[in-house]
Amino acid sequence: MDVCLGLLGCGTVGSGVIELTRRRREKIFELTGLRPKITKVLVRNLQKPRQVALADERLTADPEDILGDADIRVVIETIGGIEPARTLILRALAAGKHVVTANKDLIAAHGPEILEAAERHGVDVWYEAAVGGAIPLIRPLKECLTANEITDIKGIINGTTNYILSKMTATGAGFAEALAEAQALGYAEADPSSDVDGLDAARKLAILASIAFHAKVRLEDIRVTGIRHITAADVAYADELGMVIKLLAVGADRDGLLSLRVGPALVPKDHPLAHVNGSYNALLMRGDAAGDLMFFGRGAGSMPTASAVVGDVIEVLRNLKLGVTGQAALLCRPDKRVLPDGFDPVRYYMRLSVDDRPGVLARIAAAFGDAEVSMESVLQKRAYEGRAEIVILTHEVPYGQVERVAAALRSLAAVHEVHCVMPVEPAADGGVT
Ligand SMILES: NC(=O)C1=CN([C@@H]2O[C@H](COP(=O)(O)OP(=O)(O)OC[C@H]3O[C@@H](n4cnc5c(N)ncnc54)[C@H](OP(=O)(O)O)[C@@H]3O)[C@@H](O)[C@H]2O)C=CC1
Ligand SMILES: N[C@@H](CC=O)C(=O)O
Ligand code: NA
Repeated sequence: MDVCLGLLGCGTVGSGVIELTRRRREKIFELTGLRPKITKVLVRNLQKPRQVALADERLTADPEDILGDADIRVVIETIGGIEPARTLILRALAAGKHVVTANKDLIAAHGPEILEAAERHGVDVWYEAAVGGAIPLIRPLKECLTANEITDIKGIINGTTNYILSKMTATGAGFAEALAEAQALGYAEADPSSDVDGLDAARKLAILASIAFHAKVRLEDIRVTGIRHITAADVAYADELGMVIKLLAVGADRDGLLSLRVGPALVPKDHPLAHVNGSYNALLMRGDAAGDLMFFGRGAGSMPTASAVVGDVIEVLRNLKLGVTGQAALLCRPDKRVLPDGFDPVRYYMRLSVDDRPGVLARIAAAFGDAEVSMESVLQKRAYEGRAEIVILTHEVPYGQVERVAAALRSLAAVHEVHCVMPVEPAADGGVT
């Protein structure tokens, strides 16, 4: 029996979904007893050339052609952003249609509203593609790992920034050039500032942490720093220190108190996350029974993302066949408290440009002393036009204290700029921490 699907959006992800659904149609029939058929595809611009040739799939610019079509049982949303995606999904759910979405912006901001609507209308909503592209993360957390108390999640969950940082490290490419490549490869969001400013990773962390820690984590709960200020100089210093720079998303739950951050960090070259390059993502998790787990795979791109979307569609079809749809339970407990500074002190990297004259280093050392932050090492590197560049590694220190020292340094006349302050990831003990 055929099951009609309506697709919202036919860009990087949507065209991958069309291709993969066609390619796997008979196999899916073998697996589920139902044959998926995308009959209508919503786009904004009907004249635009498509990355996939359309056959059975009829293009439309009118959402009613999908929402009002009683034959369409499943709606796949690959438009992105909040509106009109939110309204279209809520209307599809209200019409008794199952929904699969790749939209992290929407799930991070309106997940509870959407899951509650699905439960109310007795339909499924799945969003495996929203975090980590092809890597199974949502369902393992919701299903396979539920026997555990998850205490830590840490990893690389944005393909665009990982591609940019990997390129800068491997080839010395500049930031703008590497970003343009990531866009051309279909990894970046429609507005790539979501990627480079860390918001995309923060939205994904909000989704993961909500599920892993059974909490309602909002974007505002996460301390977010992007990678715009990272330069070739930082990449070169990191290399000299035996490290690479990665945009990390880190969440921890200590007896109901949460710590959540996204930002660039120096990662030792022998750490498992140091070897995750290009559009690959990886996530480490720690559960009280499972111990340490590592998930690795393509985090962005047309077919990797389609793999997760079509996997969700197959889950809907299985449920349809078994008559067990509408199991989308919202498992979050009331809000847990978030600790802005995090739990564990770590070492920090700082790069400053300062006046190249006697006495300046002593003033910098005094600012560190006043803030009770001790320095592990100081490198004075390039001198140019009367200025010197100084790279400092601190001993382990809480985040608040390193912010105080950075503010004190900025107020010194001899300090021209504090370019970059980044945590240094501790050496891996085989797992998350
Ligand atoms: N790209 C990736 O690697 C990944 C993306 N995602 C998520 O998947 C979703 C889609 O991303 P992606 O495919 O890259 O985005 P694209 O920009 O490539 O595609 C978006 C599609 O949605 C259509 N669209 C946009 N606005 C409207 C509207 N108002 N009405 C109707 N159609 C509209 C566009 O139509 P038209 O073509 O006519 O302009 C286009 O076909 C996003 O939520 C993204 O975050 C998730 C994981 C990975
Ligand atoms: N823009 C995102 C796409 C996948 O979620 C990324 O770069 O990871
Ligand atoms: Na995924």
